[in-house]
This record gives sequence, C-alpha cells and structure tokens, in this order.
Amino acid sequence: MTASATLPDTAYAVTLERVTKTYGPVTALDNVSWAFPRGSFTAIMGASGSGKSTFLHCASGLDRPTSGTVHLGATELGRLRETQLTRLRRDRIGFVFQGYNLVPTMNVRRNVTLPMFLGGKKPDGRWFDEVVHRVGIAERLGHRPDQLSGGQQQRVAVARALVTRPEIVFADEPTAALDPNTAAHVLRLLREAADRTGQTVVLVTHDPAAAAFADSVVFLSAGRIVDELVAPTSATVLKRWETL
Ligand SMILES: Nc1ncnc2c1ncn2[C@@H]1O[C@H](COP(=O)(O)OP(=O)(O)OP(=O)(O)O)[C@@H](O)[C@H]1O
Repeated sequence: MTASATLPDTAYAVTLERVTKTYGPVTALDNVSWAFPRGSFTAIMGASGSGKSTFLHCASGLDRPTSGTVHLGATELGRLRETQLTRLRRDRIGFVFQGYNLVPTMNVRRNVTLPMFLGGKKPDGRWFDEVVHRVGIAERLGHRPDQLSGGQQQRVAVARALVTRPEIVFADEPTAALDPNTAAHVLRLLREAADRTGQTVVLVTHDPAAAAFADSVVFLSAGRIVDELVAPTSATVLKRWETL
C-alpha cells in the first residue's frame, strides 16, 4: 500500500480539505479547508467550544476526521495505518498540549529527551542546553513532574516539543499557565522555530498578545473558519475578537 498521495503543491506543511468532525449529534468541525505554508506561524482563535482543539487534533493526526482529508506535506494521513501514523507523529511533529502529558516517573531531562530516544535519534547536546535554558528549566533537570509547578511542567512540555526540531509544532495553549515573562520566552522560541529553521507552528490561544507573535490569526466559530487576520497585533486581534 502506498502511504502518500502527491498534492500539486507541497509548499504547505499541513493541508486540510473539507474536514468535518462530528461527535454524535455535535459537529465540532464543519467542512473546514485550510493550508499552512511551510515556515509559517499561525494562531487559531475562537470561543470555547468553537472547535480549536478538534482542529488541532485532526490536523496533527491525533484524531481522524469524519470526512475530508488532511495532508502533512504530500502524505495523506487518512491512508496511513495506526502504526504508520504513530511513527509520522513521532518523527515529524512536536506537540504541546493541555495537560502536559509528562511521564510522572521520569525526571525532566528524560521527559525532554524521550521523543528522541523513541525515535532513535541522538540528542543534540547544545540545542538541548539552549532549549532548557530558554524555557527556564535548566535548574530542574533532575526533578520529577510532581515536584514542579504547573507552569514549570508546561515549560518542560514546550522543551520536549522543540528539542527534536520537528517539521511542525502544534501547541494548544502552551502559555496559559505561564507568567508573562516566561510566556514571552516560549512564544519567541516558537517564533524563531519558524524564522530560523523553517518549522511550521500552529498555536491555539485565547490570548491576543500570544496571537500577535504569529504571521496570521485564523478565527473559528461553531466549527467553521470565519476570518483570517494577517500581521496581527494585540489590538487588531482584540478588535476582531470583540466582533466575532
Ligand atoms: N470527545 C468528544 N466527545 C464529544 N464531544 C466533543 C468531544 N470533543 C469535543 N467535543 C465537542 O466539540 C465541540 C468543539 O470542542 P473543542 O474542544 O474542539 O473546542 P475548543 O474551541 O477547543 O474549546 P476550549 O477553548 O473550551 O478548549 C464542543 O461542542 C465539544 O463539546
């Protein structure tokens, strides 16, 4: 079985075409099409329940759409078997999700390097040092998650997502538990991931200041994309948000 179909344009890291996701009677995503250019940083905003997490889960292959297709580059996710999908997620995607998903029995160093270990990759020591310093967990490498605050655990999750330099980073409210200073550090790291290494960043946030780090903001309402704001500022995001 061939695992990929060729799209006309693979300048896009992720492409959703007419994606619908229903949960029983609830339509969480309603016929959504969108393409994320490689190296772009996009924020997804919308009211609670508008479908942001569902969008992220479908776009990243964590969940399968009820209908429609999702491509990562030229690879159509719907054609992959579970094991292939798991490998693709591990090798090409970095996740920062609500709830952190840290392994409770492993210390911070092992949690951060886990994706590399699982992928059989050799850790890049310099990059590891830089990432743990920049997210402010360098002094905590020997601690277990239950010895850290919520914000510190969130930073470990961010470091874990960035340390493999994945092609795409999906982040669901990665700065929600952080103080403004640390949040800005994390957002700058994500910005640089797009600018310096051409990684594609998709960030779900409720925070206009966080969205202002992105190249564009996509607004969701009732499972549909209702607007895009290019070159956002906190003020323009807030203004658009108020009329959503
Ligand atoms: N596993 C599920 N089972 C049933 N309904 C679900 C499930 N996941 C999401 N939904 C429903 O789909 C809709 C969209 O949910 P989703 O979590 O994507 O929204 P969201 O915009 O991320 O919300 P929030 O900002 O509150 O996290 C909601 O009505 C939600 O109740």
